[in-house]
Amino acid sequence: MIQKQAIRDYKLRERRALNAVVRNSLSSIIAENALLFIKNFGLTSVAGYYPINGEVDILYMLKQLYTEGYEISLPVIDSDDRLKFRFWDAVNLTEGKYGIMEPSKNFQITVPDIILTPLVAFDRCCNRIGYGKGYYDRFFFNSNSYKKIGIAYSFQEVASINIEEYDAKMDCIITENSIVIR
Ligand SMILES: Nc1nc2c(c(=O)[nH]1)N(C=O)[C@@H](CNc1ccc(C(=O)N[C@@H](CCC(=O)O)C(=O)O)cc1)CN2
Ligand SMILES: Nc1ncnc2c1ncn2[C@@H]1O[C@H](COP(=O)(O)OP(=O)(O)OP(=O)(O)O)[C@@H](O)[C@H]1O
Repeated sequence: MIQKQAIRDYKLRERRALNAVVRNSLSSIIAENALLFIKNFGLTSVAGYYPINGEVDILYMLKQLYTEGYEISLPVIDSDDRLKFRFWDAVNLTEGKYGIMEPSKNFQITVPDIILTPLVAFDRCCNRIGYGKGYYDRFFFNSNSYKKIGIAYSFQEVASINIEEYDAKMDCIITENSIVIR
């Protein structure tokens, strides 16, 4: 547990240090890799996330998928303090918990086919560390009916993560120079 928190602290600091130019250029490569991968699945309902704290910026790609007819959704923290996904029209957003932008309550809750999952650190076995509040882990624990795709910069990789019973493995992790498949 201590080790997990140490990795989280270190990797958050590393990501925060990323300058905007590098972040944008890495993000566009990662998003391009993700786009090709998503199109291969033949699934049409894709959950993304609204990037915070230097996370890989996938917003442009989500908007592109939307114009191509994909159903897009974004995470929301509902009044029960649980992670859910709401449809997004690729334009309108309102501020939610932690100050993160999310679709308003006018948009329906959905269960996506593909969940593009932000992460703080990952390993080659497709284990993931997030912010440590357990939102994604609790969501994934309830169902396994979707593809879980981790989205990360390659510098977020660590040698190995000590997993706990609740930790969900990603089906694959996409970075700017690799696609790690479980
Ligand atoms: N873009 C994005 N949206 C998301 C998540 C995510 O990981 N990324 N979430 C996944 O769970 C949920 C929000 N969860 C969060 C959990 C903790 C913190 C948090 O503790 N933030 C610290 C700052 C972290 C840092 O030091 O960089 C803070 O507010 O002090 C933020 C969001 C839903 N939406
Ligand atoms: N299915 C679950 N049911 C109840 N509690 C859970 C579940 N999954 C995770 N938790 C709790 O959430 C907390 C955070 O979990 P963990 O450290 O694995 O987060 P994480 O790997 O950083 O991922 P996340 O992005 O989901 O926060 C832990 O206290 C854990 O016990």
